[in-house]
Amino acid sequence: MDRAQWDCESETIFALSSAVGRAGVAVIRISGPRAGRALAALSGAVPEPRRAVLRRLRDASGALLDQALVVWMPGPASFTGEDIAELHVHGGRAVVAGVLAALSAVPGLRPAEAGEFARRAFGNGRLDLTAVEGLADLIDAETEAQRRQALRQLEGETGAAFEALRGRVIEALALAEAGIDFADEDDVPASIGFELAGSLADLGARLRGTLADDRRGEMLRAGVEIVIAGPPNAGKSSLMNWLARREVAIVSEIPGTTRDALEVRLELAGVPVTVVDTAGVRETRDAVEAEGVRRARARAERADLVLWLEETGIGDGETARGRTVTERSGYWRVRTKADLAVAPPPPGELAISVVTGEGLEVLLARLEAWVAERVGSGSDTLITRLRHRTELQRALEAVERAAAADYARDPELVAEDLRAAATAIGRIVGRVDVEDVLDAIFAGFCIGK
Ligand SMILES: Nc1nc2c(ncn2[C@@H]2O[C@H](COP(=O)(O)OP(=O)(O)OP(=O)(O)O)[C@@H](O)[C@H]2O)c(=O)[nH]1
Ligand SMILES: [K+]
Ligand SMILES: [Mg+2]
Repeated sequence: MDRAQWDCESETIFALSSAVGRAGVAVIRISGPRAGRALAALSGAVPEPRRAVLRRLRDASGALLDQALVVWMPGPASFTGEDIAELHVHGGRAVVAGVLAALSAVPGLRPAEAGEFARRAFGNGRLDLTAVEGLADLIDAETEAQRRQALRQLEGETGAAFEALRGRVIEALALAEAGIDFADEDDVPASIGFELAGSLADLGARLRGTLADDRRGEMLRAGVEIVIAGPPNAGKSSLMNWLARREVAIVSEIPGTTRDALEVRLELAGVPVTVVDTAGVRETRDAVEAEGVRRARARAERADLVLWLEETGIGDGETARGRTVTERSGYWRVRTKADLAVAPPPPGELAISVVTGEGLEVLLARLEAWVAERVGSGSDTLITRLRHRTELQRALEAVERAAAADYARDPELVAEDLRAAATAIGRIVGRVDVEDVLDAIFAGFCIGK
């Protein structure tokens, strides 16, 4: 047993696991071999496992700290795999501070570092790495679809799917290794090569299929950005306010009103969406407005979807459009001030009016459909992070190399590539040498998680 492991197992950690600040209840968690002793020190005795009991908590001098609900969850069937005690105390700052101070005074206990509970859960095999990521995502989830995706990952569904892919690589590897025994004396039997080729083709198709997800899982985690852009006075801020259902942006008849990019967060189709209102795009000598225009262009270039607004019947849009973002898949032209229009909008273009309400619900419904189509519901993609994608891409490249190699002559090379593929997928779930990614993952947690 190495030292780090020994330290980890010998130390008992504690932290406030609920949010910091006043609350009805605050949850303090203790994990490690001395959790039971600490619980007894504060509450008098260790209660029956997994049963909430009401206890008086006292410090070492016997002074009363609080009345609390305490729960004893001995390992290994606990969140961290270690002995855990939970104290559900009244959520006042002084109560929490007093209980944490009393725990600090118990010999062998120390405050937990950020993500340390989750790290122990991983170290003790209670959660694989994708489940740990799911836990972090669940804590951060703001919307329905994000919650669904995070929970799928926390519950192990994602990890199991990656494991299944890895299992197929290992089957192919076993097949490839079977041929190595023949290679010295004889030709490798054609039947092995034939079966292997089939299995590699199938594996390649599965990996390619998993990778061809339009980054939906990553988009759901990060959210989608929709930028409202267009010439001055097109009605961009008016639409922004309607979408936000409040007066986020100043609306006026003066062109060049909006300078800074303004953001609101919405939930569309269960996905977090940031809508950005930008400065009207035009040539200007005003240095501040020019900076606003520069920012507007930059935001539009990065956006997942640009709503390019122009007044109905004014211009054909071509010149203004040429000055801003290149037309691409996420680029819709919307005609504004439909109530003032003397002629209908060009065919296929949506016309809206914030005065009469015309077209607004249609636009919103289209946005919702676009988000649903582009990002999905959080229940169909495996990859939720660049880390997953990079490793899966590596696995695919190794499988493709294996498929292209001359197996009958070089079975060792094929086996080598398949081992690399298995390692790459193993890194996703944390089966193999992941020390380098662990710090990055657990650093994303707060203390008490
Ligand atoms: N009649 C009518 N007026 C509108 C409509 N939408 C906006 N306006 C008016 O058009 C003017 C400009 O609206 P804004 O929302 O400030 O336009 P903007 O595109 O944000 O303008 P800048 O920030 O200056 O680029 C204001 O006087 C609005 O009241 C509409 O649908 N119908
Ligand atoms: K304006
Ligand atoms: Mg504006």
